[in-house]
Amino acid sequence: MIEITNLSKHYGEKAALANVYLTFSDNKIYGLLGSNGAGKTTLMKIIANRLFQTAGTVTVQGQPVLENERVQQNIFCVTENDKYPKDIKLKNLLVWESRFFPDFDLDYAKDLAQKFDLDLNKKTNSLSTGYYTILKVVVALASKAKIMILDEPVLGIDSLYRELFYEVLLTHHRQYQNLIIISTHLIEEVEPVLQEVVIIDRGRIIKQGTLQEIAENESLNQAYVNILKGVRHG
Ligand SMILES: Nc1ncnc2c1ncn2[C@@H]1O[C@H](COP(=O)(O)OP(=O)(O)OP(=O)(O)O)[C@@H](O)[C@H]1O
Repeated sequence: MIEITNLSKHYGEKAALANVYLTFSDNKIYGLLGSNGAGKTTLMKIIANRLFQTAGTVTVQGQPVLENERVQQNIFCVTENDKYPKDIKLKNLLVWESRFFPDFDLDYAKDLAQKFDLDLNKKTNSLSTGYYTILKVVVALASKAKIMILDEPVLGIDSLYRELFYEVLLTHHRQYQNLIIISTHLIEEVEPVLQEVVIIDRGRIIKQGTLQEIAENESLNQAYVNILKGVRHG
């Protein structure tokens, strides 16, 4: 379980997150939704200890995340800006990554790569944008981290592989029962895999609940738009 208490993050004068209280339960798939600049990446990076808060705490199973290597080994965070070394063969990259995560499963990574037609003899700098994202997803899944944080995980991936991604993600979750947090603007696409939803707007949590609670009589996308309109226009 991730517990976030009174979390704030300021970039100079700008408050990217303000007094956030949130709980993410184990074994669930969360959608973290919010418009551009809402604070999603900032929140995800702080949970993964890739960015430091101005105030507040984040704990995993009661243990603070901050400067806690044991806790961090259980968290895998993929963001848009993550870059691998430029001139490394993918098969060697997988071996390199496996050193950082105790449960990293090399055979599973190879199996996933095959599913996505990702050629492991290629080098990182020869990958297209979509395949670069697929590589990150493969590494994230193969880490078998208890907590998987995916910021825009389908960026640049075509619709065929996006469908495969959602399928693989659900199979993975059923098998390993991990906690997954996904942030994406493709709400219609992600809706079928979500169990819980958190909506953030201008650094504040404005709604959270199960998918059924939030999108009771309409699609999640429609519910999301209505909630945002309600907050912004009263
Ligand atoms: N390094 C930084 N320096 C200054 N301001 C920043 C920095 N990173 C983010 N911000 C600001 O903090 C706010 C939250 O940004 P964040 O990237 O967390 O939003 P987001 O919800 O992930 O947005 P998007 O959906 O557009 O990726 C924005 O106003 C952004 O401009």
